[in-house]
Amino acid sequence: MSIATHNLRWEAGGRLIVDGVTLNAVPGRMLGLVGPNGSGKSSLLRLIGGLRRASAGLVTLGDCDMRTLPRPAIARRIAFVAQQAATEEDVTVEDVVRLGRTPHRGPLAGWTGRDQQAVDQALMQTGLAAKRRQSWHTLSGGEKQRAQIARALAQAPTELLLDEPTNHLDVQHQLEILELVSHLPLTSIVALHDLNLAALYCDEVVVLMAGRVMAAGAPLKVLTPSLIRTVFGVAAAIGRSPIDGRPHLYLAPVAAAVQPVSEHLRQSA
Ligand SMILES: Nc1ncnc2c1ncn2[C@@H]1O[C@H](COP(=O)(O)OP(=O)(O)OP(=O)(O)O)[C@@H](O)[C@H]1O
Repeated sequence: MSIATHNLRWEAGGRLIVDGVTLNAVPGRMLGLVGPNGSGKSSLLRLIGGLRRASAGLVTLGDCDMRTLPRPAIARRIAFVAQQAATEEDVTVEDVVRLGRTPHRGPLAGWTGRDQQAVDQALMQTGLAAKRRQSWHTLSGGEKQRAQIARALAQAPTELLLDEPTNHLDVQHQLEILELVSHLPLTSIVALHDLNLAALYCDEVVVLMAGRVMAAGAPLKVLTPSLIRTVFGVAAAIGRSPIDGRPHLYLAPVAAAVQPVSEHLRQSA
């Protein structure tokens, strides 16, 4: 077992935001968290990453209750990429990525060849090697996102938590980043809005609604038209991609789904 939650609860503002979540991220695999806005994906990721203290329940890392682990030990294992990262400092892309090495270095330790190698590799994996000297403040939203992912990769974690890693990325980089993460030899938990990306790259998905787990399992077993309609309030159908034959989710407003195709054609004629 890698990282797991056990009946995890978190209250804020007098409301139960995470409501009894039990999940188990299988070592070496990618677990997707999907759910509507406000369903608790970011809150859950923060609890798992130890950035928030649960009101009740447990997060375990291997066999250990995470509360018993020293902060540096957690930082050496778990990397977290938030939705947005900001800094006032005038730093370069490489400076940001170098931060990923902090948990591995003692207070007086110098910068080693191994540290540099991890940074170089992370910059290359995220397509940012040519921008390493560029100021963080001049990067586009997608480049900032990739720099944060590079920082997390330089950390060489065994568990990687990503909160909507594709939200600023163009389609090519969305596919590239998820392709990369899904092939890394680590356990990842990734909050995603795009159900097709979740179906394509995640080994397992957990569907959240109002802080509760509605379903969990292999993406195509879980993301059924009926569940999608219940949780997201949209109509869904599963077809095959004409490009590679893989299953593809087609989504539409519920109102569109009750109109027969012939009616759509008549109206658009
Ligand atoms: N510190 C807080 N105090 C009060 N309410 C909070 C706090 N943090 C989050 N919430 C509320 O908890 C709910 C879940 O928020 P969260 O950001 O976890 O959802 P999400 O599924 O990640 O949403 P999105 O898809 O929009 O990013 C929201 O209704 C949010 O307003």
